[in-house]
Amino acid sequence: MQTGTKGTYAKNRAIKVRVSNLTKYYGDLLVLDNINFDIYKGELLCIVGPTGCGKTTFLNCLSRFIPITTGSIDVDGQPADPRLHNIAFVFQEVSAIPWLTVEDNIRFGLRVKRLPHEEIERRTERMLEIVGLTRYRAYYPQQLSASMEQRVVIARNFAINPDLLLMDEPYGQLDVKLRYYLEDELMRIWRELGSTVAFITHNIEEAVYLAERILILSPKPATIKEEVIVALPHPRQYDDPEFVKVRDYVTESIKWW
Ligand SMILES: Nc1ncnc2c1ncn2[C@@H]1O[C@H](COP(=O)(O)OP(=O)(O)OP(=O)(O)O)[C@@H](O)[C@H]1O
Repeated sequence: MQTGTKGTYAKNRAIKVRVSNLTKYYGDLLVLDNINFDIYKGELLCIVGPTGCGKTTFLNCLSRFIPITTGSIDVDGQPADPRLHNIAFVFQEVSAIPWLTVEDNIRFGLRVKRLPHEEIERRTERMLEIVGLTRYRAYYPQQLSASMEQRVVIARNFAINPDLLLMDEPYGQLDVKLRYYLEDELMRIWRELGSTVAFITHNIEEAVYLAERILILSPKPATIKEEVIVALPHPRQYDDPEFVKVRDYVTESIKWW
């Protein structure tokens, strides 16, 4: 299914990440089976699939946290390398660094990258503003609400201008109201900064709400079963018949594989 055509979608978009023939075994267990796809620069891509199909393994391979068995992952035409590329990762149970203030949490990754002092300060100020935490810059995470802490984590990750921001069910454990709020927040920051984001979720509604494109993985060993381009305008409405159509299509696609 496509709510837009791939030709139109891909036109004039640079390829940021190219995954070629990606295969991953844990011992004898084949988890990822010859996966091929591109992520375009500035794209918000969601990845969905049945439980246990290999979604986290897939992100861990992309981040180079774990070695791949065969295949290649290129960023901007060069083999992905943590020393060359900024690949940021937001896990499910995200938390800010408890012993650092809000502003030092944001500075943290910039300091690791050894950016010049002025650049660190410029980016920190900008991110504080973007996530609306300037007033709370000197607070520690335990003094913040859950949603504010999530915003610190988002700010910390976007601050390094990641080549690729990988998000693994970041809002999976949160109540619905907070999730909706943070999804809107993510959309806003993503649009403002033009970052490239790959977002894994179990929640198909969340994928249709956020994604420009959805990759649907098959059960283990995972292959890419299908890609769905979601050409619905923003802000998206959960009860819009077109939204429901895409959501139901993706749900069926996962269920009947
Ligand atoms: N380090 C590991 N060693 C051996 N097997 C592993 C390892 N990590 C994951 N697996 C296996 O690989 C398969 C895929 O796991 P993975 O966590 O990537 O799937 P997932 O789609 O993210 O799961 P979920 O839907 O539960 O989030 C599972 O069968 C899991 O048991």
